[in-house]
Amino acid sequence: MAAANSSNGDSVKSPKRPPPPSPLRFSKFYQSNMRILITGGAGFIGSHLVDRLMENEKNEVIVADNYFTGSKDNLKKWMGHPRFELIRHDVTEPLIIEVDQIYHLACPASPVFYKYNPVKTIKTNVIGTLNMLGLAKRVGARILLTSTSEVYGDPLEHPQTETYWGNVNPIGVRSCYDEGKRVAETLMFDYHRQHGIEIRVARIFNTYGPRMNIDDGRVVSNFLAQALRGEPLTVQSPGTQTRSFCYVSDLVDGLIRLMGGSDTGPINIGNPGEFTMLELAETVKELINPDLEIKIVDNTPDDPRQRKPDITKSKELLHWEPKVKLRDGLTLMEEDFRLRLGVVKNN
Ligand SMILES: NC(=O)c1ccc[n+]([C@@H]2O[C@H](COP(=O)([O-])OP(=O)(O)OC[C@H]3O[C@@H](n4cnc5c(N)ncnc54)[C@H](O)[C@@H]3O)[C@@H](O)[C@H]2O)c1
Ligand SMILES: O=C(O)[C@H]1O[C@H](OP(=O)(O)OP(=O)(O)OC[C@H]2O[C@@H](n3ccc(=O)[nH]c3=O)[C@H](O)[C@@H]2O)[C@H](O)[C@@H](O)[C@@H]1O
Repeated sequence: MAAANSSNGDSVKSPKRPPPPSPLRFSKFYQSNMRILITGGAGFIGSHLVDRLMENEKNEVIVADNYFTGSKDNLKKWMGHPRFELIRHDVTEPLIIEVDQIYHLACPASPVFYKYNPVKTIKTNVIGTLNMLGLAKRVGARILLTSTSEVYGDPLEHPQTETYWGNVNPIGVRSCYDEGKRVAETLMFDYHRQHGIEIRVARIFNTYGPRMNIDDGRVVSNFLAQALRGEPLTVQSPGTQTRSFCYVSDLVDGLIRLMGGSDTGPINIGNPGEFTMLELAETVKELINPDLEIKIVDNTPDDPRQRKPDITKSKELLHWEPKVKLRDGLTLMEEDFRLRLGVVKNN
């Protein structure tokens, strides 16, 4: 087999040719140009992705979700639409369906929820990804995995480039998620090399926006809900740990570009603006209520101390970079949280 250069410059064997589409795909009822499966499509990012893909009249969108952290409510505007279908399905079980593209998002993302049943989180990442790759292989579909900046663990390189192999605890309480996603990435590349599957791997950095669960447990939704309820903002110690927050519309744009482009990834998709958790709390206070208290509380084990994406690759290969600044994104999210919490803005 001929040698070729991978995107990070390593020499790898040329992958096999991708499998042809399943003959079942072209039934006599075939209408759309593209039939797209989104696993985890009832969740926060997934439902925004559905909205964007449904804007294209040539797309037919199918969501498969077990509603562990997602909700039908996020998709209510599409219920009954002729180009939309919602299936209650757990990705740890095989799915027989004819599609052209798969956005594989299914996995609890908030640390509170992925630690709730860690064995199930691993099964979702490993067996779920195997099932979706098996489906991609059978029908010749292109598949995109939403991996995470957590594959870099508590990073010793800053900012993180895609060539960094990470610093991950394999036996810690976060491992079900970060090691689970690392195995999911491995499976993606093995199916690509061994079976010629067309893969795309996105490494997403902390994303926020409307429709996050109010009591999701992640920092932006926690601070906003606390601020609107007039409660103290719980900064986990020491508060100097950093994150880089990407608004959900920017993220979705990046995912669609990655799926449509020719690079397999892995590719970082995130906003390089970096903030400490204390700075984030101060920003939320300033925007919503300057009288709020900030309370330092205990942290959880293995919390990464710093995180910031190097997005050189997504700029060059996807011509993508985030547009929404943190303050603007927080204001958009505040509107959604006010509506859902029933808290009116006093001017
Ligand atoms: N939001 C972020 O900051 C972020 C960052 C990095 C990676 N990601 C990844 O993006 C994806 C979506 O994240 P999100 O923030 O929208 O989270 P979310 O929890 O809102 O959405 C996850 C969805 O997957 C569904 N799900 C979970 N387990 C399932 C299973 N076994 N079978 C079928 N459906 C299942 C949930 O019900 C939910 O609808 C996840 O894969 C996550 O790891 C998110
Ligand atoms: O973007 C990523 O790659 C990953 O980031 C997040 O994991 P994490 O960064 O730990 O997200 P949060 O739970 O929002 O925590 C961010 C920081 O805020 C702090 N925090 C959290 C909650 C809170 O109330 N207060 C607080 O200070 C945490 O200690 C942590 O340092 C997501 O939850 C994962 O799904 C995702 O894969």
